[in-house]
Amino acid sequence: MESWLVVVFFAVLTGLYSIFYLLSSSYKKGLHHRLLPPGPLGLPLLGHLHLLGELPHRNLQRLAKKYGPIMTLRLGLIPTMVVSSPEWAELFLKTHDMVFASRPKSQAAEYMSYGQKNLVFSQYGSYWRNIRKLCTLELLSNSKIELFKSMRSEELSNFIELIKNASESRSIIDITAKVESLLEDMTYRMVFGFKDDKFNIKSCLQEVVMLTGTFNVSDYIPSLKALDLQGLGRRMKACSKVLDKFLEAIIDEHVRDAKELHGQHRDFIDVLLSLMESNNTRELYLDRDNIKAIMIDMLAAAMDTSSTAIEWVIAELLKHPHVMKLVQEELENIVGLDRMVDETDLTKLSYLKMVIMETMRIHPVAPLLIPHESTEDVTINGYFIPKKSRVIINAWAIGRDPNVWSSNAEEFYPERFIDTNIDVQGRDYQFLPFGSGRRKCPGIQLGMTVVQLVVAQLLHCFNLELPEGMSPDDLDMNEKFGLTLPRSNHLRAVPTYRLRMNL
Ligand code: HEM
Repeated sequence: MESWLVVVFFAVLTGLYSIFYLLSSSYKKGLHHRLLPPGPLGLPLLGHLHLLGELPHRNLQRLAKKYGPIMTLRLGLIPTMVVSSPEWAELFLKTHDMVFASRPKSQAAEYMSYGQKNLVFSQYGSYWRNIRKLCTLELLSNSKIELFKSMRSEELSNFIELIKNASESRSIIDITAKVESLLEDMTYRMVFGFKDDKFNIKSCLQEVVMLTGTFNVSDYIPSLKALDLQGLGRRMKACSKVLDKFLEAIIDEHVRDAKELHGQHRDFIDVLLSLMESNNTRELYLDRDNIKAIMIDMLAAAMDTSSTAIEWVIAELLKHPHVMKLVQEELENIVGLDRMVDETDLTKLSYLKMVIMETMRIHPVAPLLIPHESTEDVTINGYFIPKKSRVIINAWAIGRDPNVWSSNAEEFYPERFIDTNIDVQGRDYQFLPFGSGRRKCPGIQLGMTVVQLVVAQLLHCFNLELPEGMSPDDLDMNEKFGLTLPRSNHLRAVPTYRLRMNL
């Protein structure tokens, strides 16, 4: 058990046990005649919080092996359902999708989304529906993605040139840092029109993703919020202050420019601002806080997810050089060595797509999706799921289930997707890299385009090898848990340029 948990446990147990007892007995009184899904015995007060550990997706998988694919935990005072099979995922995300389409309140959403005014954490209802429609139409639709194609191509060329220069001296490249910075530049240009050279908020956005994914005791035992035992509240406040300053400056700049643009929209922020000023359609009310919350969503969602996915793909390819070779052969056949990859090539790169899907199967970017919350009592297959239960879909465990993926489920084997219709759209409940149902990711098209494009260009332009003396078995594949699951250490490799054309 982690040391802070021991401190929490003993410090508050005596004082709060009586309160807990009253709460838990009234909770049980309401539920005793109804059958909750099975689960382990919990501790007073903490419930099962102590079982989550540093890598909750792995610990929840272990528990599901014992208690089954639908399991009840009590995290502090919150009833929590953990789903770990495709069948149960379908029941929650399709059959009863509407009941589970909300998000729980959390300290992170409070501090970093201006009180759930964003899309990712907003509760199910008309505000969520309207901003989801707005973001899809104005930023994530096919036509908007197409609009930014030349920007992506320009940024990618700069990225390739940087790596080519380094490759001339056979230097080791920090792939993680390079990919993150590429994604950062692409995202800023897409969301607010230019790159951020002044504020350097990348680490802050990464902190947002990490903090929002951490199981925060304050969310589960609200009486402990003031103690901020994990120090998360303090970190959230500091982070939100930095982001707020940055976002205010961006909005001010757009407001100043708007006077000269006479209603013309250059980017997403212009659209949001004109909606705010026309204040506001009856359907959707936006003020500065709403705009800032939505901006944080789009920046964090676009940067962190895609770079995490790209790094895992490259890591798996470094671990499996024969697969890297097959990807490069496909690129050679489709693109040839006399030009760079163009986005229009992507639909023809079917092996590459399988490699990316296979990576997302064993390293889903969001291992537990984003927590859902039920909005009413519901009984499913005889199990009672109380209103306001937190729902965790363990996409990581589902992607590694040998009952679904056969005994080689833990192996990296892209060929398993040959002759299957499985794709990333959320219709196949054994494979949920972008979730499914009402809350599924609205950025699938953009995310997949960027991941495929960056991986294709990188492997087309360069042979990548591990630093001298390191064998594929030495490459560490450790994870760092947050809302996303990035590698815990930066990925490094030695590139050699392989095209016949000069850049
Ligand atoms: C490889 C890239 C990406 C992956 C793997 C990914 C994955 C996911 C997952 C698993 C969810 C949660 C679904 C659920 O809770 O059931 C999600 C939600 C979301 N994603 Fe993505 N995503 C990616 C890229 C993007 C991009 C590029 C954007 C937009 C710029 C985006 C915006 C969002 C938003 C706004 C939500 C919340 C939707 C809602 O609550 O209604 N994502 N994503």
